[in-house]
Amino acid sequence: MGIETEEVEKTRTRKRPRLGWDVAPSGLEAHQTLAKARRSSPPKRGDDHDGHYVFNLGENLTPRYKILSKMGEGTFGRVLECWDRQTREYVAIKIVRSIRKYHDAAMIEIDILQHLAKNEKGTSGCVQIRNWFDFRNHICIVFEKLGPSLFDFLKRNKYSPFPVGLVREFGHQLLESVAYMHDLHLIHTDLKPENILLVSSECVKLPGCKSSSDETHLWCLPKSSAIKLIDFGSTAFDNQNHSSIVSTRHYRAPEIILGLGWSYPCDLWSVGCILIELCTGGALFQTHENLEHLAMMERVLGPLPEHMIRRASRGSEKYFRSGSRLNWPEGAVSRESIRAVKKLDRLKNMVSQHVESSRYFLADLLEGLLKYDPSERLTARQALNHPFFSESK
Ligand SMILES: Nc1ncnc2c1ncn2[C@@H]1O[C@H](COP(=O)(O)OP(=O)(O)OP(=O)(O)O)[C@@H](O)[C@H]1O
Repeated sequence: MGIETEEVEKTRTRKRPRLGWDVAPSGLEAHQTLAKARRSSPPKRGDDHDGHYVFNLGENLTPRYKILSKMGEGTFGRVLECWDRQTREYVAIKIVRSIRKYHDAAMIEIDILQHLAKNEKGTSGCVQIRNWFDFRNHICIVFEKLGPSLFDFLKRNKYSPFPVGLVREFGHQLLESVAYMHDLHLIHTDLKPENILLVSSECVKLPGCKSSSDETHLWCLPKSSAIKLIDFGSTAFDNQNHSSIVSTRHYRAPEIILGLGWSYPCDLWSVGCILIELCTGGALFQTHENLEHLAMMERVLGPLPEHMIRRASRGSEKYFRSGSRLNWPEGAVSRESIRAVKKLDRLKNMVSQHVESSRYFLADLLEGLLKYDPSERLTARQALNHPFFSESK
């Protein structure tokens, strides 16, 4: 790892024998000069108005990396598929926006990635960092290239669920990765199907997926269930000062919403939300605001414990009546919101509706992961020992 400067800059400082103005380069030299020109970075151009690096497919990033396609985009930057001429492999390079806060956050992400890599024994299930460098004020993080995300798969299959056998395999690997991170005192804080990538892009097509319009579509299932975690941009060390709000809304634990502080258990709540989403095809808590979110939780999981309500932060008091009951449906912002909450079922019923085999164990595991009180929630290691994972079917 280290900072890789541009070839252009390096060659500028290197002394080369000067060609006389009237001496034409030999055939071989001309060929080499041309090849070098083709391999250098394009002339410097401005970033776009969001600070993203502007590129064309087929050109070089640095002379080492040739840009092949765009693989994704996030808040921090764009991820490009590139060919690494040195190692002769495809890689995914995250090119971070040239904005101070993203630049600084990327340096922290690199620290975390290196910490994860240092302790890696080949089983962590976390994406591998290959290299990093600063290119024209953009931090570039080079990763092993992975396939589509679990969310991409759900979307491609028109949000029809994964078979429970596959959910078991995903769940086990996901918990292994979370346990690995927690052992290193790291909390991911942004677990969601978008941040879980399949290692391979290969898939098998099966008939049988019915969409809401009742048309039969081809069901696309991954050929291999191997997955890896990505996006350590919000990962925190347990002993660090934490920002009070973390996680993407749908996967956010109740202790975060209530301002009670958070730690490792918030990752396990997210895992619970992810597993049920993989089994049903849709986000468990499809919401964008706190009161509705808490009402949805109560509908699915029963009343929030009083001791958590009593300790809720000042900002959360407005969600409760007489200090102990959720102000619902009185506090709802609209009828649609009340309807959206009513549409939800108890967790056990939801599992029974969508899952044929393993219902009991799956519902029991989910109940352990979705315990309101973080101190009662299963840890990653406890969840890995749950009977759901030892069943053969
Ligand atoms: N190693 C990889 N291989 C293949 N695709 C990847 C890889 N890493 C990231 N991607 C793709 O790029 C997208 C953005 O990556 P990532 O989530 O790390 O960026 P981000 O800017 O930190 O996102 P966010 O806004 O969620 O914080 C991912 O959703 C995924 O589609």
